[in-house]
Amino acid sequence: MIEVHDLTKRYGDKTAVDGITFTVKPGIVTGFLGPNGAGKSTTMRMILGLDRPTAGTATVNGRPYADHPDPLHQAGALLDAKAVHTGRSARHHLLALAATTGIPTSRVDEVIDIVGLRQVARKRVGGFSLGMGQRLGIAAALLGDPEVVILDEPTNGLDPEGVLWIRNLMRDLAADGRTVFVSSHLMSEMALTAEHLVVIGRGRLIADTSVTGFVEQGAQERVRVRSPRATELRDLITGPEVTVYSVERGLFEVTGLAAAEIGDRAARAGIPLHELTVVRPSLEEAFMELTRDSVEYHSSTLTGAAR
Ligand SMILES: Nc1ncnc2c1ncn2[C@@H]1O[C@H](COP(=O)(O)OP(=O)(O)OP(=O)(O)O)[C@@H](O)[C@H]1O
Repeated sequence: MIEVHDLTKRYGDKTAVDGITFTVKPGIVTGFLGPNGAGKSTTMRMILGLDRPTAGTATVNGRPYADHPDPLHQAGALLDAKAVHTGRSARHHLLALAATTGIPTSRVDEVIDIVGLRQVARKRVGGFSLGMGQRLGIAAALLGDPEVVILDEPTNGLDPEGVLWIRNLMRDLAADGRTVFVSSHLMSEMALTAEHLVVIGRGRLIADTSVTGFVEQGAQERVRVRSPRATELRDLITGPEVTVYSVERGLFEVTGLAAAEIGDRAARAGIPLHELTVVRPSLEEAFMELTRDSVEYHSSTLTGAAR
């Protein structure tokens, strides 16, 4: 369990994390989502005691991480997969970590097997692909058989096979009853992996919800209506709760009125319908909608797409 309460981090006059409160529960994968620069890494570093909060608290299994007598059994993390001594073999890298933290050699071989690096365990890390480096970073995170696993953008730069592997691993770790907290700036990735989402933007908490709750909160269902008598039909369906957007000539989208009601009104007026489709917002759209005001640097295409 991770508990974050009113956590704040300021760097000079820049507020990277701004009074956020949330809990990450065991047994499920919780996605930590936000645009670049939202404050995800800073939050994770504070949870792990690597950065000191300006205000507020972060605890792992009931205590600040650094106060645990057996921290590596409490939480393991992958923060920056490239921070490995490249001259060593993978096994030596893990043995060195194990030796300084009182973890037996047998556990090193176990984690090498868990992450599927046995074939290359004696090769120098300098020659590793990004995916192999990522597996090694995860092996290091799992060394202490931790109850809490924290992964910062673990799928960044991986090929589809690597992404799938990490996704399955996270699910397996959660199914074991562990707390799995994983950051990403990609909603689509989190939708496939996480059951719960903590969403931040510009250091502030935007949502703390199930994946399905997130979509409902983030964007409304729309109905796409195509008719050769679109203008007449529009007049029949406008109302205080109803919003109509023109898409192109003869095609518009409606929020606030069910498809069946639109169809019935068209039928009563004898207006032909060439299309009547319910459009459910994708997770990516819901995410863009929710974080629209909190993206640090808008690209013109992103701004365009979000509007
Ligand atoms: N050591 C630091 N000194 C000054 N500003 C910092 C420092 N670390 C982070 N920041 C700033 O704090 C904000 C949050 O950064 P952080 O790395 O936590 O975001 P993030 O959500 O992890 O983003 P990304 O996905 O880009 O890594 C950013 O504006 C960043 O520039």
